[in-house]
Amino acid sequence: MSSVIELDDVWYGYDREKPVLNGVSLQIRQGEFVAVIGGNGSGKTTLAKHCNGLYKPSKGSVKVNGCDTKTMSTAELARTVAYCYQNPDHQIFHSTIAAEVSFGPKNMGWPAEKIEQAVNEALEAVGLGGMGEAEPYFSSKGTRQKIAVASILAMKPQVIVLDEPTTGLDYRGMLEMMELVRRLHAAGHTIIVITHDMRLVAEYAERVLVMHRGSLVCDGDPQSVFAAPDILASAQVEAPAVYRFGEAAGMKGPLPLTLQQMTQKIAGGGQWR
Ligand SMILES: Nc1ncnc2c1ncn2[C@@H]1O[C@H](COP(=O)(O)OP(=O)(O)OP(=O)(O)O)[C@@H](O)[C@H]1O
Repeated sequence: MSSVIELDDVWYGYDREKPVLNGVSLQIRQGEFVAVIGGNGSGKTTLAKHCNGLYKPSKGSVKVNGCDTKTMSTAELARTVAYCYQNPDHQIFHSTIAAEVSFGPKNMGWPAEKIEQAVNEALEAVGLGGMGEAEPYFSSKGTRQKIAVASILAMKPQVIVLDEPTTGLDYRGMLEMMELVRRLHAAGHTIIVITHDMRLVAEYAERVLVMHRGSLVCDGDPQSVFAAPDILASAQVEAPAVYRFGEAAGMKGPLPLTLQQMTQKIAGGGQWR
């Protein structure tokens, strides 16, 4: 797999005296589903905003498809890496859903027909087909979150960064949002999700990046990351309850990450110590 985003020794600070990113290096490959986890203030959002050039490193470099973000325009970067804000209301400012979703494509100077098609496709993809004339502000949080995703999707980005996409959603809203993200991934988008929800990490992510005090302290698949209790503890995150239960129950072999895996393991008998 080729690398879409490449960070090389990235340093960044809002205040010169206090770096928030301390020499982060990593590569995100085309088609990956990556979760970024870590305690509050560990630098997850700051790291993610470097991936689409909203922030440029004070030292080091960020490359998107091999081009340094310092040499790319915002429009060029938005076409490749889209960033979906944690609070959809920070992103939504039009009076109809269609106007909202067409904002990005219009800014790109696309012809009207192409914009209409992109808006319709994006609304269909998030399950809001035919809702273009509805008003975003009177919609539920889950729907506003979907509108925010549709707005970036309409620009057909290669990479989608979602900053805590399930925060504030009820269980059904969370499932709908994550199934939507899973479909986007299956459709070929590279996905980067910032989250505090370890169940989400366990169920959906293929790779996990753990941030602690501005440094990348662990990078691996969910199974290997959750098997590193010291790193998790220092980064103020905890493995999902199912995993911890399997550990406490003395299960053998790879511990289950999801309820489904736990059920299979129990049904498999002889897997207990
Ligand atoms: N615009 C800003 N100006 C000044 N400091 C900021 C700004 N944004 C973030 N910070 C600080 O940078 C550090 C990292 O913040 P960041 O939002 O990247 O962390 P995070 O891991 O995403 O946190 P959370 O999980 O709470 O969203 C924190 O100490 C935060 O207070």
